[in-house]
Amino acid sequence: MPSVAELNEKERESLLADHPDWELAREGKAIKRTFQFGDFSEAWGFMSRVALLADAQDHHPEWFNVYAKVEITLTTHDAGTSGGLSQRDATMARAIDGLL
Ligand SMILES: C[C@H](O)[C@H](O)[C@H]1CNC2=NC(N)=NC(=O)C2=N1
Repeated sequence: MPSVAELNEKERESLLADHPDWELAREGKAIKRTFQFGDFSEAWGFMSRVALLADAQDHHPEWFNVYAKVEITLTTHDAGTSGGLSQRDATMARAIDGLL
């Protein structure tokens, strides 16, 4: 049984409206954003700050980094039947956007 509620259609739309740089991924079960920095040091600094947020919120990103580019995917393992979008992803996206 999923222990975290998935966002409904209205909540999903409001998440995307509030965070226009994020897009739905995995057939609506995740959100994704690409960040482009000036160099690797800036990208890694950002990732370090995200890592601290993630541990504080106990909600961890899936991410991919090449040099100055960072791609972050947020999903909730405990939502839906095999993961889904929840309020925890919305909260994390807001916190990540707040770092920029
Ligand atoms: C036991 C622990 O609280 C859970 O496994 C947390 C940890 N980090 C997590 N991160 C993400 N992205 N989704 C989760 O459902 C999740 N669950």
